Amino acid sequence: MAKIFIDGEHGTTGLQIRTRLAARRDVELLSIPEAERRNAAMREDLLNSADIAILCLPDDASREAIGMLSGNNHVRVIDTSTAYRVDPAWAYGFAEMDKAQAAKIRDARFVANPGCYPTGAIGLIRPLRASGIIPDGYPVTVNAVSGYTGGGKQMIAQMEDASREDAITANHFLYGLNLKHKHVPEMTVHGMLDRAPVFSPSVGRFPQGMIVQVPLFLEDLKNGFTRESVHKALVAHYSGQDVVEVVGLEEMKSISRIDAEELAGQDTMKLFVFGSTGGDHVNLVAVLDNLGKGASGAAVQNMDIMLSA
Ligand SMILES: NC(=O)C1=CN([C@@H]2O[C@H](COP(=O)(O)OP(=O)(O)OC[C@H]3O[C@@H](n4cnc5c(N)ncnc54)[C@H](OP(=O)(O)O)[C@@H]3O)[C@@H](O)[C@H]2O)C=CC1
Ligand SMILES: CC(=O)N[C@@H](CCC(=O)OP(=O)(O)O)C(=O)O
Repeated sequence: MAKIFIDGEHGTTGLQIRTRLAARRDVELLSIPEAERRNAAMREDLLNSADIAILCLPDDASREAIGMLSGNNHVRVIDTSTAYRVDPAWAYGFAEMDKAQAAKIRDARFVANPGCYPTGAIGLIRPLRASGIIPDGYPVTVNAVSGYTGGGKQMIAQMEDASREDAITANHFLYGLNLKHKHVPEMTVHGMLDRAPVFSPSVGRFPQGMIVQVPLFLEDLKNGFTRESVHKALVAHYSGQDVVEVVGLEEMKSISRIDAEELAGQDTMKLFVFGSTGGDHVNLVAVLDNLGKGASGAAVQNMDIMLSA
């Protein structure tokens, strides 16, 4: 039975991974008491006792955990932080982004779990870059709204406890206003973009869920591409798996609103190509749970792929 240690198991992402693994009989969970969660000696011991360590920590603490494994050559790692997502020594843990990616994850020792927003953005952009439909130099924009659990324990407290000095009272707010959000490098590299996208994130007063939008001008894509052919390319890319669904054009006709919470509690992602037949523009839309396919669900999926080796 594989031994799994979730470093950060009492935080938002860690807790959701623990819940997903609690009923499983094929893995043994190594656990640290909540009061000892920052006890470095205990963490080091547990990290080195695991077959797979899942790091659910801030970036600095993730790097520290990797340091604790420096004398060890067998513990495999899934890191949910931003620390290693563009590090070429790490496999990027988005199995559906490329036909070869699941095998890379399966065989890797170090897997960087994708960010929540990049999962939506890369899911929409990469297939269209890989096939040349989005040409070099195209100015991509990514606009998104996340549930507030995306900000971890601190933002959850700020959104839920109005008596705090730092309580957030807004129902929906934009942030990342300097356009230097930590997810931009990851979207650029794994989205195969030659220009960094303009990324504008926001948070809404709901705990879990996410919408990521990438609008495109059809006349600036590879010649002759229409809403129908862009949709067909995404359908072809995502054939043969059941985690990422490209919603059918027929079904989209009856949709007049998109609910950011539609996939809350689920580990799948839905992609849409909105617009009209013969129109000049399309709006690519991804819907996911920031803590599902955007974090904890993806980490468990990656763990399963690694255990299938
Ligand atoms: N929330 C989300 O939707 C997503 C989160 N992620 C990533 O997952 C990681 C964890 O985020 P999240 O779960 O939201 O954050 P939380 O703040 O909810 O949880 C982090 C946990 O790590 C613990 N921790 C912090 N520093 C240390 C340390 N030095 N040593 C040991 N434990 C430590 C915290 O303990 P304490 O309570 O003492 O602070 C807390 O239990 C982050 O890197 C984040 O970017 C990725 C995708 C989505
Ligand atoms: C709403 C919110 O604050 N979201 C976080 C992103 C989610 C997260 O922390 O996860 P990553 O590891 O994927 O960065 C942020 O914008 O920093």
